[in-house]
Amino acid sequence: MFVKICGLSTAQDVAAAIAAGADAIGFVLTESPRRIEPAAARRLAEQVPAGVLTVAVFGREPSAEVRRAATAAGVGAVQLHGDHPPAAFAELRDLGLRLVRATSAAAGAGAACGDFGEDLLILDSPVPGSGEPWDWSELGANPPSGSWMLAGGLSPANVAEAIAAARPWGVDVSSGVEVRRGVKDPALITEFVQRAKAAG
Ligand SMILES: O=C(O)c1ccccc1NCC(=O)[C@H](O)[C@H](O)COP(=O)(O)O
Repeated sequence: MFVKICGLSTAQDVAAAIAAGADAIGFVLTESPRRIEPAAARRLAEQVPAGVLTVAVFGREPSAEVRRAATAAGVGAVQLHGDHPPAAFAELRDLGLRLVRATSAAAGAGAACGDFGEDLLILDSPVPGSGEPWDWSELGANPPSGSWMLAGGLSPANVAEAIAAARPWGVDVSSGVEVRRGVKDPALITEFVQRAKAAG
């Protein structure tokens, strides 16, 4: 089970995610209470070992801004929210970074990872980073295929149930490992990673 912890902003939280065995770490570089500057993301990314994927998270920024900020942050991947068209992923391909497409369950049911030129696919709640769970049974008999992550309202308390219900390749969390919006709890990060790995 691939586990991504998103919205990190302190060295302590990054260290907790790495120590717990997270596979990917996200830095929010778009409008959000979790937003950090690309230079801050670079400082955090520099403490991440090569085997852990660092991800810069964006919303509807134009490709030129995504390129500028992702390059400044020195990350290994770019995550785009906001239902960008395939052309947006094609425009970023020459950056040499992994490309992550985040979309809602309604848009992603039956999708295949790679449909838009992405390397990883995330099925999220309609409001990313809100911590709002959605009805995983919406996927029904039509889950995505390939390397797709379940996100949206996951927490240590429900991640095992979510994995059993949706059978994703990976999971992604932000709010569920926070004590309040934008403030992560290292103990919750550790618990989330352990429970997700045990369930997968
Ligand atoms: O975190 C944000 O505020 C955010 C804002 C705009 C686009 C994406 C954002 N976050 C992405 C994520 O944290 C995760 O990929 C995912 O949405 C999980 O969020 P949560 O439901 O809070 O666990």
